[in-house]
Amino acid sequence: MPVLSLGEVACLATVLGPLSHLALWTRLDIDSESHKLLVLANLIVLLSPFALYARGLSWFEAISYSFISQICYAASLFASIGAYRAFFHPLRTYPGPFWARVSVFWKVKQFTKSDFQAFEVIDSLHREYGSVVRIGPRQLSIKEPSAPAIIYGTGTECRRLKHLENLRKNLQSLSDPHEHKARRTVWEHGLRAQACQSYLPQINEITNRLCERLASHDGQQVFVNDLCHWYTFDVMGRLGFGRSYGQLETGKAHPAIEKVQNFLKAGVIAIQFIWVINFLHLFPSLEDPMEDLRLWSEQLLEERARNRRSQEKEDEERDLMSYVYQSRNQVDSKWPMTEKDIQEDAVTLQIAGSDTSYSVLVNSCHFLANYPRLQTILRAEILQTFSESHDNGVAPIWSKLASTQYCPYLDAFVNEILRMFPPVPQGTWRQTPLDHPIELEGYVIPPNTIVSCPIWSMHYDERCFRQPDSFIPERWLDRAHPDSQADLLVDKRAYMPFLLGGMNCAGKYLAIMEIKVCLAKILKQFEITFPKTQSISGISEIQAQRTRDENLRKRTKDYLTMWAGEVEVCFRLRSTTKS
Ligand code: HEM
Repeated sequence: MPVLSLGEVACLATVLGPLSHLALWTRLDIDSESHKLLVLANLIVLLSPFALYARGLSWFEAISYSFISQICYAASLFASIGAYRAFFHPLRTYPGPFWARVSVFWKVKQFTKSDFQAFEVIDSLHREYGSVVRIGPRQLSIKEPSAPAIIYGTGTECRRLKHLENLRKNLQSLSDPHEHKARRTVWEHGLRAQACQSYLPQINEITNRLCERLASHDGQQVFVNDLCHWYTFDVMGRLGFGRSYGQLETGKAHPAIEKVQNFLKAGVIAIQFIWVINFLHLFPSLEDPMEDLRLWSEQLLEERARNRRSQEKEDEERDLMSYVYQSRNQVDSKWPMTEKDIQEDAVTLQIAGSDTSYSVLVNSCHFLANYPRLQTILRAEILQTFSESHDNGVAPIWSKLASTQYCPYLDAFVNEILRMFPPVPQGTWRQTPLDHPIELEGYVIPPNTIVSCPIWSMHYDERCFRQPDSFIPERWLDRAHPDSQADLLVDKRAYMPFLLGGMNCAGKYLAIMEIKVCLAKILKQFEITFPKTQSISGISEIQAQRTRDENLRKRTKDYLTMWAGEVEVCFRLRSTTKS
């Protein structure tokens, strides 16, 4: 005979819910610990009927007591957590949608409802609630020009969250600033300007392959997205492993890359549930979607090592890995860089370096086709550069393409693309210190808060960029330039496509170089137009341009990195190129 009735057990469990929440859950770092609590809770659920049966209850009684008590406990625990987050949490004074305070499910629902236009969701929240919005139970989105320096800048007190590092340890996930710095220093040897310039012949070779493919479709409608994706991955493969993925030759996506892409699409949802990621970490035997790419890179790195036994060979054609292997031993001995670390990072770099630059190229093709006047100006600038570089080597040409003195429009064009379509639209998360708050523009941000600056919204902030919805590269031209519209650029602090500080984009120089070289070669050889089927009639050309830009924005998706909207244009070989 049970000591307590079923009703009494239900009441007791209901009281225990909020009590354990206050005693335990509010004190723990719930994101890091909840997976352990989840395992414990499951064990209790499984074992409690047996325990009760052993105490003399019948099976029926044991199961009903266990079931009722667990339901009551879980319901009151979740109610307590919800009430705490909504009304008593240190972030309670920050504005934001009610349900966003209670659970991350709200954000996930909005992201999926918007068809993965997370940047639009966040942007509309800022328009409704102001520059600091609570977008999750312990997360603030901050759209203030001074915020990036405080959150991401050099010497910041904010840190990366640890959960991604628990899943995979690589340059992009390391949370300890010292360990990160040690690892990053190694990669920086191969990513600084001087090193990147030594890769110009390889980039040039892959760009020529892209142009050959475009020439083979002379004047026909081309779906640009796949081509640009293949191009950027082929470049990264060539620089990272000494061998391109060969996608531009075969006209097909590499299977390992395709698999990773599908996985990354789910990333924007998965990353919201920090505790799920921690939970997955407990099951190392789960299939790893990155495994194929990792194995492939392992094989290529071995092949590369075989081909480059001698130092002369290493010096003959420098690639990213040659710098890494050369400098890995200089890393602080506290954090030695193993072969496996190099492989992990190499894979990360492949993705970080391709999934970002590709969207810039796709969007560039759209804007070049949409603004023929700009195309003409850019082409003139580039042809002048090529004609002045009598020595036909790529390095002298690049030094001019990179210079705002020689190619101010190219620079302004790329800046404006990166402003309007930043490849990492939501920015990345950081966490405020665990033991004290930080202050930002008069806001006191409590300890252990997840903070982020939404790059997309910052780039459309009217306080910083006048006419933010219009594509106006001239805003980036120096005031001395006759076409300058520098007044449209009010506060440059809000411009941060690569973020800033010690954990910002490590491949910034390489990215800009690859994009400019590629655009210059395309513009030199081709006229870019929209196919006739895409013409919009009945409105002025200016309105049609706006409509096309707006439609591109509607087609753009945000899977942590930007997935460019589909762009189809015609590349017609210029008559001088043909002859
Ligand atoms: C236009 C192109 C690109 C953009 C807009 C871009 C942007 C970004 C952003 C916003 C981050 C996150 C920084 C943070 O968490 O604070 C990042 C990280 C990173 N990017 Fe890029 N990226 C681009 C191209 C590249 C390329 C070509 C590479 C090639 C090597 C690269 C390598 C990396 C790496 C290694 C990281 C992690 C850095 C670290 O944790 O230290 N990126 N990038």
